[in-house]
Amino acid sequence: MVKVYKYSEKQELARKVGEFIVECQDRAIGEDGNGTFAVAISGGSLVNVLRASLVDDDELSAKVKWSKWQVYFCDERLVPLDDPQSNYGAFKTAVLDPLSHHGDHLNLGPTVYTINEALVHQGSHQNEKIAEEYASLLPPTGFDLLLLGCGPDGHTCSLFPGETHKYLLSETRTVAWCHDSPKPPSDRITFTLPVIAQARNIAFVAEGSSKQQIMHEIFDQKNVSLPTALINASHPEKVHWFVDNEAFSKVHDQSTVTNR
Ligand SMILES: O=C(O)[C@H](O)[C@@H](O)[C@H](O)[C@H](O)COP(=O)(O)O
Repeated sequence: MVKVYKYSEKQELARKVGEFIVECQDRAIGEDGNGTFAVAISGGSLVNVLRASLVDDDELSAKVKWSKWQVYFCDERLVPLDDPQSNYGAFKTAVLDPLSHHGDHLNLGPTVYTINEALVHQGSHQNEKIAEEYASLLPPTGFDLLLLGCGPDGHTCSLFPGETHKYLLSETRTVAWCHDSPKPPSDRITFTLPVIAQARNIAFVAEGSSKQQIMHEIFDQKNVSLPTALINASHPEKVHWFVDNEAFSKVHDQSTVTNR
């Protein structure tokens, strides 16, 4: 069953997400310490949670083995990496830059996989190429953890609901070009359902009142035309939701809520 962890305080939520990430990290690296941790992150508000938990929380940050991390982006906007809209750019500002001031952390990794920015804004053919190249970089045995957001319309990654975007949900390639994103910018690349199916752990983070209605549609109505609800239904054993009370306040069926 999908598990939901619900918190009243932002800081507590961030800490619990961080603890979950560290657990996934430790399992992936293994007791001998020889493994690596393949993790993919989303854009939007998630980077703030990562900053609060993995950088600003001293107790947790001491447990993060950055040199073992291989960081990818679940979706990326097709803009230069220093554009304010870039998901990599947001991660760099929120996490990588502050890390460089944390002792010797940055000398020890992480390895971050970005889109090929030389191909950005060069037309459709090159947008397809960006997706294809990014797909070729993905870890062959799948991700240890996907950290996902949830839009107020029920999208996740750049998998949007509705007829216009159905092509993304039937995509068999692991990374697709999304050419008509309703959330700007319109051109993005996104992981597809096969990547989600192969991942070992999936964590969604959803906070705030803008998520109330969609949480009701996902958890009460179980409307599987929403990519987020579809992922819940397809992979209940590995899906975890970290939510705040506000986002989850319109959900009638609270049976998925459990403690961590
Ligand atoms: O690049 C993107 O736009 C994101 O990856 C996107 O999928 C995001 O995760 C959701 O839109 C939730 O964003 P918020 O957490 O900011 O609402």
